[in-house]
Amino acid sequence: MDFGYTEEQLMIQEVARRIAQEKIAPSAEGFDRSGEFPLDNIRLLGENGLMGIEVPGEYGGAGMDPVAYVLAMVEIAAADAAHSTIMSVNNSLFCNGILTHGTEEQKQAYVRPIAEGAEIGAFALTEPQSGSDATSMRCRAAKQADGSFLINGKKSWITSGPVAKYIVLFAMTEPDKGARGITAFLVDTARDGFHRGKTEPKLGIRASATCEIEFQDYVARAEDVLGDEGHGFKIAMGVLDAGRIGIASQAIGIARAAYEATLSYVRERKAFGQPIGAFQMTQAKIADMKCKLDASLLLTLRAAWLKGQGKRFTTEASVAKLTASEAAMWIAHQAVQIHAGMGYSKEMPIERYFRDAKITEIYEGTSEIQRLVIARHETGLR
Ligand SMILES: CC(C)(COP(=O)(O)OP(=O)(O)OC[C@H]1O[C@@H](n2cnc3c(N)ncnc32)[C@H](O)[C@@H]1OP(=O)(O)O)[C@@H](O)C(=O)NCCC(=O)NCCSC(=O)CCS(=O)O
Repeated sequence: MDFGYTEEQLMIQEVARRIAQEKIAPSAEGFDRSGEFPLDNIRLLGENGLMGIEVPGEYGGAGMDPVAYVLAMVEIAAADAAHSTIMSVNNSLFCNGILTHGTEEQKQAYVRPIAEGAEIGAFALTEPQSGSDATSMRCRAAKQADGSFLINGKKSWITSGPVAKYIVLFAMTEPDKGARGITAFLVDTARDGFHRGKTEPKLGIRASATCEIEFQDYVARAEDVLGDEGHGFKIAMGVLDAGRIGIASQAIGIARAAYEATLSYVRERKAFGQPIGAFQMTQAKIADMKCKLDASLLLTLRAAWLKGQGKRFTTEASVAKLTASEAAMWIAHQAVQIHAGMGYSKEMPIERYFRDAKITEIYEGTSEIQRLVIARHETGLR
């Protein structure tokens, strides 16, 4: 077993760290306050290979492995979670599925502009009435005599929905077949029949724009189908396996930022004549934070390594996401408590870490869904 990183992995980590510290961290508080989409920073990330880390060079990406993706995501998330949400959707939810299931034409047309940072991608599975229970979706794609599909329905909680050029969409083509009646499509938001709805006013990751989208007689051509008809659910689940590595990495970045800020604070802040870090109650919290952070990173690297080996990593991705997201929430909570009034104040980023951490326990499969995936695998029961 080798715990070292390759030169390539260290290089992308360094590129991500430099942009994170020079460009993203100084603007994070302002973007959080305004909720503005950080388009220039996202373009910069794309120009530096960070919007298509695992995308081969022939499709405009950096051609690196999933471990490199984890390392880069952690750096960006440590500076600002909202930026890493946009990065994660472009990399894992958008590019990944098309690379695995797309035709050569689809990869050139859809992956390249996203991987290069020229355009933004999105992933549309969730609906107002269906989140965890994805197979009960109502969005319909009715096949026409000429092989095209007429799409009607609503999708909600679409990260980057307000700005996305292209979307990977899941719709029911044969409702009576349940999971086997779902098909994936590649949508161009400039075409007729596509509409953007209300944006979500969110607790955290406020600079990552989220909205509802609606399809009213949107025509998807036969060549817009991603993968085989009826295979959409499996495509979505496979894409979410990869997405969960991204969210685990995001959670680690948020947790690391909260932990490092807390470490500095407990060394400097004095109470009863000594640094608060000298009190055993604080030391116990620091030790637990460190253990949860390290465990989260190792589990996430394990899932990423398996993915890089071409092995099945569904359970390991769920283990990583569940562990890292709950660790991030716990660590951010302790960070607020240790900083006390300063943790609750907007003068420090601690309250932002606390607000941003929460979403990692919700999107791309709630903690309850991760437990279900893990326990089904372990018991063989459902
Ligand atoms: C709850 C679930 C885990 C499972 O749902 P089901 O019980 O309805 O489905 P299954 O019977 O288990 O599977 C049906 C079918 O799919 C195949 N499958 C299942 N998992 C995988 C996988 N990981 N990879 C490949 N294939 C898979 C399975 O073998 C079956 O195939 P056969 O029919 O036997 O051939 C699931 O519904 C689930 O994970 N739900 C959570 C959904 C979720 O994460 N939603 C969030 C979406 S997106 C988001 O959060 C925001 C995105 S953004 O930021 O914009």
